[in-house]
Parts: sequence; C-alpha cells; structure tokens
Amino acid sequence: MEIPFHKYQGTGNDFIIIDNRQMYFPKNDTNLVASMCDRKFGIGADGLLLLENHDSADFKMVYYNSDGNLSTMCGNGGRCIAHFSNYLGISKENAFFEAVDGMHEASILGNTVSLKMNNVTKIETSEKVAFLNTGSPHHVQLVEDVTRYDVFSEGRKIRNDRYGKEGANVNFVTQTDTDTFSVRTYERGVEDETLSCGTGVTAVAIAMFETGKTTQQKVTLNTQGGVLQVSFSKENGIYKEVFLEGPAIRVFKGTWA
Ligand SMILES: N[C@@H](CCC[C@H](N)C(=O)O)C(=O)O
Repeated sequence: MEIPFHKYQGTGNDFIIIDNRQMYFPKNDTNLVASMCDRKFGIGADGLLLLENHDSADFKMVYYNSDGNLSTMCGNGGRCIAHFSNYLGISKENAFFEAVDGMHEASILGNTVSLKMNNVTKIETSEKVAFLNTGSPHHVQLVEDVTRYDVFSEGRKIRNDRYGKEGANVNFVTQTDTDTFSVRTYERGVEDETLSCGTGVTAVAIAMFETGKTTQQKVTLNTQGGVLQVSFSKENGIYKEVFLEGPAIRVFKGTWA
C-alpha cells in the first residue's frame, strides 16, 4: 500500500505526518506505524501523526509513538501538525484542533508555532523531583549538569522501576539562568532519549515555578534540538494560559512503498 507522507521536526523531535482526511490509513496496524518510524528500515521518526476531519474544529490529531502504539498528548507533534494544517490550507494563522486530551488552539507565524496546552491542576513535588501531567505524564528531576548525565540509563530505570507498565516520560533539568533551564528527556513509547519533548518542557517550566526555582512566568528551555519557550499564569493554584512556542519545520515529503 502506497502512503503519501510529510516529515516534520520541532526542535529535533521528528514526526511522520499523514493527511488522513480520506480515512485510508490502517489505524490498528501497530507494526506498520513502528516500521515507518524505524530509523534503519523505515522513514525514521519519534512518532507518527494523522490529520483527520473534525465536525466543528479545523481537524483532529491522532498520535502514535514510534513503538506503533497510540499515546497521550504530544506537544511538539501538536505544533508540527498545526503548521501542516496551515500548509494544507485547512487553517490560516490560527488552528483549532482536537487531540486526545481535548481541544487546542495554535497560532502559526512562519515556522514558529505557539500551542495552547491544557490547564495543569495537580503537581506532586519533593526536594528534587516533581510529577505532573501536561497532556502526557512527566517526571521532572533536577541534576547538577544535564550535559554530562546518563539520560538513557537513568531515564529508562525511572520510567520502568518507578512508573511501571504505564510508564512516564522522564526529564532531567539543570538551571542555567533565572528563567532558563537545560532539559533532556527520556520518552516512553520511543524508549530512548529524544532531542526535545514539548509536553516535557512544559512540565519542567511549571515544576520549576511551582518549586520556586524561578519566579518568571515565561521560561526558556534549551533542549538538545533547539530552544522552546513556555509561558503561563497561575490562578487559585491552577496553571492556565499555558503556551508552548518554538519552531516547527516541514523537512520533506515522500511515499511509503
Ligand atoms: N514528544 C512528545 C511527547 C509524546 C508522548 C510521549 N512519548 C508519551 O507517550 O507520553 C511531546 O513533544 O510532547
């Protein structure tokens, strides 16, 4: 089966995106999705996104991790698919879409996309660790120097030993300025470090504010694949108006044979 696709990256978190408005993609074929995402035998990607029709919004986003399984919200994927909807002419500079965690709004300015994330109501914190859900579950852990940290081994251990079968994404963080943090993430479903994770840096920004590491409500996050910014407000203990902003780039298109 020939499948036309587009390849995107958002700060190095890379995705295959398929226009599935005609509903031809075999959505239950886990092996197919995993094969397409395979970096040696396939196209190669951290995940695959389907753009589908929606009754009242511009489109619906369906997200698979590179292991071929459907998963929870992907922030960088959300930014990339908003850019793709603009490229297809489905949306203009503002895109409204439904993802697994509800409705989202994105603004697209050239190759910069700002995505509104859901409110965050619950954060568990201890001295160096936080856990919160920003559409996907995230463990956030402060380390002395993230550039020299064994993200793969430590991330895999925490993902499996602490969070069990369901797992969580694991973010390691070092503060570099009052409002700036370096972040590296081990992603469940990819089962490896990715160059960037959108819901991950959103979790880091909120966790750093919640624990008093920063007093800024606009935070810069340096990832292995580039720079993202997260802004928010806090009202009655709830994080609202959460925006994730950064580059979303269409890299190439092709046909899966
Ligand atoms: N890279 C994504 C996160 C994707 C979801 C994650 N792998 C999970 O299954 O929880 C992002 O940019 O948010």
